[in-house]
Amino acid sequence: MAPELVAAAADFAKPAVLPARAYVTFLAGNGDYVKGVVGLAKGLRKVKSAYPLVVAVLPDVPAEHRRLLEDQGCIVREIEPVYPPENQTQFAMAYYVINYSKLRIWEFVEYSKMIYLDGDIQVYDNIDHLLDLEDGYLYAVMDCFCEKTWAHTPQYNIGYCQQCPEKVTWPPEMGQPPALYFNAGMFVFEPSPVTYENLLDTLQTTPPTSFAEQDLLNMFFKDVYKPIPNVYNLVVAMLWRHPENVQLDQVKVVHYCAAGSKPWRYTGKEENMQREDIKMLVDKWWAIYNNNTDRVVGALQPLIVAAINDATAHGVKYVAAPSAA
Ligand SMILES: O=c1ccn([C@@H]2O[C@H](COP(=O)(O)OP(=O)(O)O)[C@@H](O)[C@H]2O)c(=O)[nH]1
Ligand SMILES: OC[C@H]1O[C@H](O[C@@H]2[C@@H](O)[C@H](O)[C@@H](O)[C@H](O)[C@@H]2O)[C@H](O)[C@@H](O)[C@H]1O
Ligand SMILES: [Mn+2]
Repeated sequence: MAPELVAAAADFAKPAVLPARAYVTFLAGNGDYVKGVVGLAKGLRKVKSAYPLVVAVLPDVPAEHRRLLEDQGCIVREIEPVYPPENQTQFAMAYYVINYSKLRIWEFVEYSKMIYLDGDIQVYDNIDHLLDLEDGYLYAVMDCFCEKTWAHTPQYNIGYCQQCPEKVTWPPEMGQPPALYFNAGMFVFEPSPVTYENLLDTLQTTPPTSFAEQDLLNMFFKDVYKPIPNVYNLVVAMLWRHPENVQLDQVKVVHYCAAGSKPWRYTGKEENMQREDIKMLVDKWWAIYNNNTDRVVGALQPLIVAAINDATAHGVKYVAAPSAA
């Protein structure tokens, strides 16, 4: 192999010495959320993130889905489910009960700092710099209280939202306004066994509420939560609820959490789903999902081909390993 290729191959193979940091997402079930995670893995690669994507999978995620994720360069980690205490709670979405299993990521102590991203999120600009934020805090974007999913709350019923606290001010007779509340689809955090134990203890003694683990996380991290700009987790409902707070061309991360907005299930039939900005964001997601040119293998391809050609030129016969056939 030409000397410059040997150097390139050696350089490529040299493990980048980076602090143990990573992105992490969560996958449950054998359904279509795996498409969301594959899209996320491709998106992080497209923005040239320097860190791997760890996928915390529940035991019910099938081997075939795990292989799809490994093919995308993901680190697949099986976790045991986490259930809330017996309860009669009506979760905002019935399936939210499985989202408590997200809490297992605090056990990933081989990483000093991680960015959690839901599988229905896409990253359109590099956000690695968030991992350099000061330790000791949980960083996340403030949520919006205006969707029907909040209809059970006092803030929704008086039309109060933290995204526009001056529009409808919190009436003194209702006591303190709600503490700043983050969307738990994206946050920067530090895995820690102590935090994990305290979190699980708190879970067992806290009556579950409609937004499941998101409510628990907001309560638990209330004193160390630091808001970061909406560009790091655009909850798409912001487009019609608070357009004055959104500059779409500045947005780095999009969270497809409004009803009907999951790109891989998009039909355009639900409310707000015929908006031009929603259709553009769904198309943008598909453009990344459908792109197979820059897969991990793709990056190695030229080096592998050169190595084979060089070996052949020196009379070494290359026999593909059965699994690679
Ligand atoms: O059947 C499911 C439901 C949820 N999730 C994971 O749990 C996250 C939180 O659920 P979701 O994003 O649907 O909640 P939303 O942000 O829409 O309220 C998803 O992004 C997935 O990563 C999953 O893997 N399978
Ligand atoms: O299990 C509770 C979930 O709560 C959050 O989703 C909600 C929240 O964003 C509301 O504000 C929206 O109105 C709603 O549509 C949306 O589903 C997180 O995105 C998700 O990761 C998860 O924690
Ligand atoms: Mn989500």
